[in-house]
Amino acid sequence: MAAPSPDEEPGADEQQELLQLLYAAPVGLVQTDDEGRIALINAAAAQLLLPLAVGASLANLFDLLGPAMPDLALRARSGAAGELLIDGEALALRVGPEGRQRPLVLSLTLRRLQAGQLVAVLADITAQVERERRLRQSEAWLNAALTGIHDHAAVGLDAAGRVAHWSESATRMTGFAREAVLGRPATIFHAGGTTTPERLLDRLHEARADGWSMDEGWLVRADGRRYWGSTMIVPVGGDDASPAPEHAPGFSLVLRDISDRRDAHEQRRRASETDHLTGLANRRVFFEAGQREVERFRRAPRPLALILLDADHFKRINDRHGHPAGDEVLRHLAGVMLRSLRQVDVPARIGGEEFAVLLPSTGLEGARLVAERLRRAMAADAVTLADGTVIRYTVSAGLALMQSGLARLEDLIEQADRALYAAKSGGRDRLVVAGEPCGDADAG
Ligand SMILES: Nc1nc2c(ncn2[C@@H]2O[C@H](COP(=O)(O)OP(=O)(O)OP(=O)(O)O)[C@@H](O)[C@H]2O)c(=O)[nH]1
Repeated sequence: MAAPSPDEEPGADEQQELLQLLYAAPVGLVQTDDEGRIALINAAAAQLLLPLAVGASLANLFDLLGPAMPDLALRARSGAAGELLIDGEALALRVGPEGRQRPLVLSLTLRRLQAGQLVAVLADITAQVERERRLRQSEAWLNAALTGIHDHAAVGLDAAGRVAHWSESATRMTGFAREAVLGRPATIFHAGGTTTPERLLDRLHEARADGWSMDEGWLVRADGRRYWGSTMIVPVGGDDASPAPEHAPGFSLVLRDISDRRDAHEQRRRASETDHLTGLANRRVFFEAGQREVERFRRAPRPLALILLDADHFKRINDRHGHPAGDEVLRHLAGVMLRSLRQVDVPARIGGEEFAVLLPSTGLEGARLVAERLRRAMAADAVTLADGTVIRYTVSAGLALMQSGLARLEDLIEQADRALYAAKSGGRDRLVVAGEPCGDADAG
């Protein structure tokens, strides 16, 4: 970019006006150096960021936003002058005093002005994200209701979610014979490991509360072949005045084969829900899934476990082998998680080298086995870099179980976090279960 000639340069008055304009702009504007240190900030940005700066000043943008975007500092280091580094990505944060936290979703755009100078544009999109979520739901419902006359099957379910009515079209689409499905729970239409009996009950509850429950995922035909399908559950009847006979349909389940839409759906889902570096669920998805599970627990208590994992001495790995090697270790760690967990589990990257797994319908002993399996696999399986360097790493883990005494997701996380801290101070490479003493690395 050529330097402007003196008479093209804005005069002092003009510059003053420009500054005032930026200061009063309704979106947040922040100028930082390459390390995120804030040089200029306008009123809107200060308002958005202040709730994040608990006890601290508005000194460093990356520190403030880092919890929601662990690779922010890394991405901000790249790019030539004028380049757009981050284009309106949503950051899911939580703000407010302990016990009264609320979600805050910020959209972040980051552009490099020149070497050592970045400008960030911030906007609060919390309400918009919620509106879009609702809109997507109703859009999916309309799609299911208005299209695909030939590729859907309607099944009647009783109040407990067992098949009560079966049709020819359902046999045509799924291959199941009437005798094979009558009286069986609707989970039989889902591919193995992709749902649980509790999840079906939750969906029946959602359908009663909201008028429908819509989901997409792997379904299965009678011959075992999987297909990508949508399932919509709608309550029918529900006339409490006349007691329903045992197999009276309580719900209608519509199964649709939407294999052709799967790629587009998956791409969209991946882009908005996964962590850039590891491909695991991102922090926002983790908190949403956690909130959902905790609400379900409140309705009908059932086992729910949370494991927090943190790579040990990760700073040393970065210092010794370089940041890209550290990234490789994080990807490896995520790969171990993906390979070892069920599809209903929610593994997520919630911070730089911090990971979490939500285990629905899992009690203490089951969760302990999973956490130990993960820890051991990570300690046993070294990472080999492209240049042949072998890196060994370990993780510490904290495990907590949802209990009726814990009112909120934050309480569960706090318990697991304390257990994780105990695992770190107990020597690392170990699992600590909340409420239990810290054992040796290979004692459990
Ligand atoms: N390579 C890489 N490093 C990251 C990333 N995010 C955070 N880090 C680094 O992770 C390190 C975390 O260090 P600390 O929090 O001090 O903890 P630690 O060294 O793992 O030590 P303990 O947790 O106490 O065992 C820091 O050096 C961060 O820079 C990332 O995306 N990639």
